[in-house]
Amino acid sequence: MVKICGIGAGYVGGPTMAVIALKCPSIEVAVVDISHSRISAWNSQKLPIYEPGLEEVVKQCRGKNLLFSTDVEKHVHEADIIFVSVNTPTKIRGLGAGKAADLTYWESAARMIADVSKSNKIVVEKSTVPVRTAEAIEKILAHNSKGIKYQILSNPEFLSEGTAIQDLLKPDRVLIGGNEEPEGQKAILKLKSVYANWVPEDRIITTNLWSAELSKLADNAFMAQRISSINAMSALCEATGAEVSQVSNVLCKNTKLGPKYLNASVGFGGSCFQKDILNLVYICESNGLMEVANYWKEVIKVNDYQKSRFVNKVVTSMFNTVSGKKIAILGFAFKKDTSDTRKTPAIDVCKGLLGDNACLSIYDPRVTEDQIQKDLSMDGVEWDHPIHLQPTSSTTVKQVNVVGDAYEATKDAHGICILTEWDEFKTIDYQRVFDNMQKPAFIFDGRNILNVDKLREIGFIVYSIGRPLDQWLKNTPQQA
Ligand SMILES: NC(=O)c1ccc[n+]([C@@H]2O[C@H](COP(=O)([O-])OP(=O)(O)OC[C@H]3O[C@@H](n4cnc5c(N)ncnc54)[C@H](O)[C@@H]3O)[C@@H](O)[C@H]2O)c1
Ligand SMILES: O=c1ccn([C@@H]2O[C@H](COP(=O)(O)OP(=O)(O)O[C@H]3O[C@H](CO)[C@@H](O)[C@H](O)[C@H]3O)[C@@H](O)[C@H]2O)c(=O)[nH]1
Repeated sequence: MVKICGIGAGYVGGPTMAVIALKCPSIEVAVVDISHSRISAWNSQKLPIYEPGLEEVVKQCRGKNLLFSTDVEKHVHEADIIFVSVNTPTKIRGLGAGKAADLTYWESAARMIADVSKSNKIVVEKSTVPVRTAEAIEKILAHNSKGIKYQILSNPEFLSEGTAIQDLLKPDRVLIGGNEEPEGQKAILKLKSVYANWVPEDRIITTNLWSAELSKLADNAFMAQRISSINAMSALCEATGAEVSQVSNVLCKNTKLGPKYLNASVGFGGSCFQKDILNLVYICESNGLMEVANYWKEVIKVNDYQKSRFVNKVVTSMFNTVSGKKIAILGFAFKKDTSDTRKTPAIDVCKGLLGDNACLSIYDPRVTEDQIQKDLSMDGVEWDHPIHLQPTSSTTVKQVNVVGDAYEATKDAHGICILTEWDEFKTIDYQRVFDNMQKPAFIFDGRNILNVDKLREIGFIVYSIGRPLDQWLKNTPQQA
């Protein structure tokens, strides 16, 4: 029986390994992590991450061919194929700080694999890594090999949070990069045979190692670039009276462009886009390609601009100050259907409003009060490091109140900011909300999910990204 060990039981490792176990009943899958709290949550009724459909998959396989354990060394030792899905955050200090990927966790996983292995292994890079990481990993393994042979494959993950299970069950592509020697090709075939249990062969792309590693960074950079492009257009729409959803609809229908990643928003968030673009920028700079680096940097600059533009719009609309005013924040996660807040635009928007002394009443259907307080009370913390290494905070932000539903959040508020596109925000009784708010009542839709005409009929002053401005907003100074 083939044995697989997945190192790292996070947003990627947990769902990915669970789906492999589901689709390959003859393979034993062990998911291991250094975080005891994460592993005990995977073994409990309340999984450590929220993903639609995940619970069903885990319940079906756990205790059969899927197990979660902190006994990292035992399961690595027993495995034929080892998937490494550990954190690769942006470095926060030292050479390349603020841009380069921090490979500390990857390196320690590789050293541990070398320490405990007694048979040949295929080591699979699932984490997103800088191009040519496989070379470094190979050196670590080879120098400690005791005669054991390792084949390194790059098999980057393309799942999106919120749709992870669907993405894994029906991937548009699976990418496997390996070295071009016969042993490398044999390893590619072995991994391909795992995916072939449920993925049609024509969706499995094989490349050399460096193309696979770079394709993952390019993939994220291209998606983020489209969002920054439409967000840049949204500013121009507001200035000219064009409507960004109409513009993006025209672009979507262009078969040369395709329909996705053209929704204007308050900015992209999530643990991947910014980190991976910074990583790409660093690789370009290291190769002396300054023009290419500068091109990709602009994608992040426009994203930062979009978030600060939003904050400016809120403050300037509300008589140039939100000091002491209650602002309801609906949605804190970086997108709907996830509890993840890593790099969510809500952090920057909330901090911007707090900077102007607002009182925030925050509601998100999936994010805990503790997480929101941590995100807002601690500066410069990189949440993308393993959970047990993250600092704990005993302070809370006094001007932040986290509440249990949208009606409570908006009661007596002067303004509402929609920061995540949760479906439930579309069906709120906005007349009831309006009746219970201070007047004039403002609503700032950072996700373009609301019916602007209906809200205006009710009496709201509405700002919706990239849409024609209310007379009220037209008369406020444009500081963006
Ligand atoms: N989150 C996503 O949607 C997504 C999608 C595709 C790729 N990725 C990439 O996958 C990687 C993991 O991302 P994630 O979101 O799952 O992170 P995560 O923080 O949710 O999970 C990583 C896990 O690895 C564990 N870990 C770290 N070092 C370890 C070690 N030496 N031994 C055992 N366990 C260790 C941590 O405790 C943590 O639980 C990153 O490189 C990321 O860029 C993420
Ligand atoms: O038209 C759009 C599409 C997305 N977003 C925002 O962009 C961010 C990222 O969204 P999404 O790509 O759906 O989620 P992620 O889970 O971050 O997934 C991305 O990052 C993963 C980690 O590398 C990759 O595996 C996925 O392919 C890639 O889509 C979120 O804040 C979204 O709200 C927009 O603002 N407009």
